[in-house]
Amino acid sequence: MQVRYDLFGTSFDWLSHTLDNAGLDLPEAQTHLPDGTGICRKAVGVLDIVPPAGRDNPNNDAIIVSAGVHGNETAPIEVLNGLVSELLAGEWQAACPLLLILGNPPAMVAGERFTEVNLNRLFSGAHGRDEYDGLAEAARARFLEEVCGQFAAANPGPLSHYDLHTAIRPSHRERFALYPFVAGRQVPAEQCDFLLEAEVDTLLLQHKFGTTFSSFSSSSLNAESFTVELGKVRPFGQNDLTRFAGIRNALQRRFRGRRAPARKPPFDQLTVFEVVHEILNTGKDFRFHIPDDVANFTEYRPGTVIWEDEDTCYRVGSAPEAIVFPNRDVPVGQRVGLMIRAKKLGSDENGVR
Ligand SMILES: O=C(O)CCC(=O)N[C@@H](CCC(=O)O)C(=O)O
Ligand SMILES: [Zn+2]
Repeated sequence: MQVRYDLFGTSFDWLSHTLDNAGLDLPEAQTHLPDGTGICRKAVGVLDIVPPAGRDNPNNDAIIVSAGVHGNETAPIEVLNGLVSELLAGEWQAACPLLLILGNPPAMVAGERFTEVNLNRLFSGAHGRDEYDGLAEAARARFLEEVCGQFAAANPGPLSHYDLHTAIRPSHRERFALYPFVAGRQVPAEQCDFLLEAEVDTLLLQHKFGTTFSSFSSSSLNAESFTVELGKVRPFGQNDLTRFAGIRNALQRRFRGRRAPARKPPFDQLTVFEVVHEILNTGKDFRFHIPDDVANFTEYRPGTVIWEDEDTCYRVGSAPEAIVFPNRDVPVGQRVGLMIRAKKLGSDENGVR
């Protein structure tokens, strides 16, 4: 159901407003809810929510949630918009500062992953490369970096960022999160609890620095950040939102500053994988030997040839490896997939507490 609120001088539903104004450079607009909560629309698709001074923030949280960084990944957009509608209607109150982001409005309107270039490869300054000069997605990445930096500066305590996605392929594991690489750190136990509360029971530890949104916020803003994959890509209106109740309820609980529930089966244990190899389109007669329609987490035996080019032939090592995000249809230099391996417990390098 679409709910409209009288905010910013117009009848306001955040998602409708974002789609109707996609690509426009609107000035900031501010209002307050009757309970004193400040709402600032920093730009189209970006809301900064500030609880009134004196309201208790029991979990000492500041949270960035982004969805729609890929425009065709609509379920997380619908989930986030639903939470905003509830907040604006006064159904509950925000206990902590929130920065809520619909990443790529023009791509959302087009129903495409991106319009000119994949926004989720443009962070940590990659937007400044000559090849992206003048592209709208490069400008959006630069703006999102700025607005997240301002939010982090205004809220100097612990910062969490959840970048919500859905996957192109089917998956043997419906929901999983990726933890960006930052040398020497471990996933905090309370973040593991949160993922399980959101019914996300699989975690992939990245093995090197990247140019994704979550990699930016963890490396540059010292946030505990995750890319969270919540199901399969579907157009607006075709999502079964009951399958997204876990993330919806967990986020709403955090936003309200309620205490974390105890872990309960079947979501009481994370399965952890580590990324062992990032497959890039090398362009040099690059050949990818994984079929187009293979599901995420499909496992390959030791010795299986995964890809090759003029110089390299990548084979699975001595233990089985699985593929995640297979996609041969990417520009030269970009990611074709990740090879992952079950994480042996006991190693503490970039591990899980
Ligand atoms: O299903 C796919 O191939 C892509 C789903 C998706 O958009 N995943 C993110 C993961 C980002 C990360 O590695 O943290 C992406 O590819 O941007
Ligand atoms: Zn995505």
